[in-house]
Amino acid sequence: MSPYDFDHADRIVTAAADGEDQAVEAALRPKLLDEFIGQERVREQLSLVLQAARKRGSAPDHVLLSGPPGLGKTTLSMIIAAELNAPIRITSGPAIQHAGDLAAILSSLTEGEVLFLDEIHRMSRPAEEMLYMAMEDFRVDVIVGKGPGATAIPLELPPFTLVGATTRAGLLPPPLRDRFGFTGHMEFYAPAELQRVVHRSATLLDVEIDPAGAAEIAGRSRGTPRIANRLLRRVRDYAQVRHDGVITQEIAAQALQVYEVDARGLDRLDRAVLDALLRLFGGGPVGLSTLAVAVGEEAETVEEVAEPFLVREGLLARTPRGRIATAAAWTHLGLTPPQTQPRGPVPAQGELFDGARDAG
Ligand SMILES: Nc1ncnc2c1ncn2[C@@H]1O[C@H](COP(=O)(O)OP(=O)(O)OP(=O)(O)O)[C@@H](O)[C@H]1O
Repeated sequence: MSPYDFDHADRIVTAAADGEDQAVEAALRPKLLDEFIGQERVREQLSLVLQAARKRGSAPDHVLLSGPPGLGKTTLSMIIAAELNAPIRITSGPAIQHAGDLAAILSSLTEGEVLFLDEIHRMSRPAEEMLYMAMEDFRVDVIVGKGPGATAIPLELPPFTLVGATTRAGLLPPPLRDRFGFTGHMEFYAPAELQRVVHRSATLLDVEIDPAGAAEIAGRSRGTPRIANRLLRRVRDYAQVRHDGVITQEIAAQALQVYEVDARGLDRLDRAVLDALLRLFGGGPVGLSTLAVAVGEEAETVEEVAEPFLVREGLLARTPRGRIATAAAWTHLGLTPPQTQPRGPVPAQGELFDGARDAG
């Protein structure tokens, strides 16, 4: 059994929403643009788009929000509707498998309604094509009948605002991307912004927290409000069960140690990958599959679950020769790099060695 063996299925630091998140997120969502923390650029640009539309008394341009999960795309779409004083309909790309599904939604929209389409890059092709016309001309062609006798009946739609959200803007076909008048790119949040998110959520949850406690949680939240809110709830549990319920820096740090989220937001899987890379392979380069075997995980898990954050944090680099730990990785795990750290291009031999390890 690998010393790194563990179950990562319930990762506390995943940016994807779990069941508990969904239940409490509604209560924690900012309702208006002024309450929305961070994302200054998107907020300012969006505010202009919405104010101009209100002034003209017409529906604003369609809005595309792109960025990693948990940064507030759904929240912003609800804010757009609230700011326009319009109702909102929420659906997602995977829920629209046939053009008919989309036609049914579009034809039931009321004038000025906001249609939020999450994961818009996962819509089926025929639905996507129907959406082009709906976005541009507020019209769809409903096909009646089958085969040579099929006819297209044009259907007028009331003006509406589409808010599309995607984690993969690059996957959107250009004709779809071009039909959005405004695109907001969401960025990971700075620690000070997340500290405000934590503070705001604590107030809504009726939990007492001091600024250092909020900063401690923020620093471990991987730039993501959803993770910050989740860690806050776990720290609250700890503070209530083991102490008097007040969250201080010390309590937050103790609680997150219990949940194995370290000072930089790495969890057990992240640290296992780094630890193996440093201790077993001297900092690399080492092939992905070798590293995965060493930590007792599937290669895809290491590549898709652990590595993106390690790369983002500048702790690990992916190179054609294999994975390499950076100087910051040695420091983070409190280890001293060996004297002969690979510098510059690694000789072809390294490649062979790496391949041989992978083969074994
Ligand atoms: N700027 C913010 N200020 C305060 N809270 C925020 C902010 N952004 C997000 N949140 C909170 O983070 C949680 C997740 O946000 P949201 O569901 O909008 O993310 P998302 O980007 O739509 O994620 P996904 O793509 O996974 O659906 C919500 O509880 C929301 O209240």
